[in-house]
Amino acid sequence: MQWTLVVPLKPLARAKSRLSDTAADGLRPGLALAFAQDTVAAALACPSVKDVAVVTDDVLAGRELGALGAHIVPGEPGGGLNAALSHGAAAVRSARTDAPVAALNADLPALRPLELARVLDRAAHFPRAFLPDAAALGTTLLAAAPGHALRPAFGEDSRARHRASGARELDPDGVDSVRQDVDTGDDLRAALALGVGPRTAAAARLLAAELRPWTPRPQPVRPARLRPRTSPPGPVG
Ligand SMILES: Nc1nc2c(ncn2[C@@H]2O[C@H](COP(=O)(O)OP(=O)(O)OP(=O)(O)O)[C@@H](O)[C@H]2O)c(=O)[nH]1
Ligand SMILES: C=C(OP(=O)(O)O)C(=O)O
Repeated sequence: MQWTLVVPLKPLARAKSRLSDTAADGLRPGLALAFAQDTVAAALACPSVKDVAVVTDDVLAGRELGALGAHIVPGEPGGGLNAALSHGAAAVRSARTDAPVAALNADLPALRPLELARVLDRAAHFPRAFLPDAAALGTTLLAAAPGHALRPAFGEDSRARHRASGARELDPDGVDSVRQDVDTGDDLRAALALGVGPRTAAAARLLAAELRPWTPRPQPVRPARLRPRTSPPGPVG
């Protein structure tokens, strides 16, 4: 089965706010865009993916992700992430009613195409299925086979909500790159350890340069002060 992925992306200026202690305001939008670019590029290279629809009203992100080959779905209804995903899935299904659709977060910079294929191929056995994130609290992917509504319930603790909604929890081995979303500095380090795509690697280098602590220039070495010739006499004894 070949899936249409629906990838939600917040306006870059507001994205990844939980990374504010790792990346300054001036660098965070670029980092969020790099995550999305690496996520979308890997998704488009996945043999189980037919196409990718990015739900975003961000003009720069729309241009950059469109250039990679994604379809851009603008005109979010408001109401946050789940409303945006339902809007994207409806746009996909209005063109192809029988499309298998899967929501995929845009913050998976280590995503590997063959690991994504393993998850999607497994999801194809169920009406609805989801993959928990690396922290085992949230969700990185929610899939709905043809004839089934997506019914997204992303957000804090979404793993429990997706499970309660009747979606099948997937647990395939060796799909860390599909589970490693990046919300915090620790997540970013974990993603870098897995190996990120080229745009995130470049953005992380920029971040590292910014974070490098100021080191004083070495001072010229002065000769040790000579003991004064007329040092006071030591104790006589
Ligand atoms: N289109 C759209 N995407 C959203 C919205 N809220 C979150 N997202 C996207 O949903 C995915 C998961 O969201 P989060 O991991 O919370 O990302 P985030 O909102 O940028 O991060 P924080 O600001 O730290 O909460 C990311 O790809 C976000 O860009 C929304 O209101 N609209
Ligand atoms: C939106 C989600 O991601 P995060 O936990 O990264 O906000 C989620 O897990 O449902």
